[in-house]
Amino acid sequence: MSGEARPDPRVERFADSDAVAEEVARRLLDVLSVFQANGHDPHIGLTGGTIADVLHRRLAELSPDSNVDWSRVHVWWGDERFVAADSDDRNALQARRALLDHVDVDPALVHEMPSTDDARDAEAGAAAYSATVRASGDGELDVLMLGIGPDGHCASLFPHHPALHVEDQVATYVLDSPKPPPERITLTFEALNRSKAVWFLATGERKADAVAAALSPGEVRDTPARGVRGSAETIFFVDEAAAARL
Ligand SMILES: O=C(O)[C@H](O)[C@@H](O)[C@H](O)[C@H](O)COP(=O)(O)O
Repeated sequence: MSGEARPDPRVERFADSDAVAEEVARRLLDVLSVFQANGHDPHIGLTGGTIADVLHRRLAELSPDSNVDWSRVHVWWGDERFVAADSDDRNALQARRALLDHVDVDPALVHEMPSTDDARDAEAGAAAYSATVRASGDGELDVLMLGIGPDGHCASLFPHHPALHVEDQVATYVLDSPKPPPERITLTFEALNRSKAVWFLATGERKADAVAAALSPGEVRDTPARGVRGSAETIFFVDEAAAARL
């Protein structure tokens, strides 16, 4: 992470995963509408995984009653599984089915990471996504949402993997992810840390150790979620089960 001081992470606790998704969905819609009311077209970072899917569905349900103009929201991903575009494993396809197909996004502002249909390998896909991010500006995300794995990974930055040490790229690749599927593209720490607000979502007892580790001092290589902090805020939205070791 860059040297400047960043606010300490805060923890917000909720009863269960539905309550976490409800709060994060409402908070995101509020934040997006304030940005837009102030003339700023916001950039958000989506992630994959179970709680992200619950969140995306709730966002789709709540959006019609919000002031958010989705056609002015830039959509990015923190990581992606390097599989075919129509694979059920794709984070982007999951997000399309749950959210993006149900709101009025501008396709030109939805920046999927490359699939195996678009790039010859994950390394080439990561290079292409780096170029896409660079071409769009400074790569700063207004709100980045991240899941966290039981091993403390976030995006596709897994403990002790070489991808943790890539510093001169926006995006990099993973060929042997411990969480299937094995091939992935992920933003690097440097890119993730350009975010203003970082919102971790963690639910269930399987995440309790990882959440406690992510909020404790220690090596980033042991618990990669320690290494992502927003310049304005970092919030861990957790349910009681995931907060059990705090
Ligand atoms: O593509 C992925 O697999 C993710 O981006 C990954 O970082 C995920 O967010 C966490 O593993 C949490 O996933 P769960 O909510 O399913 O545990």
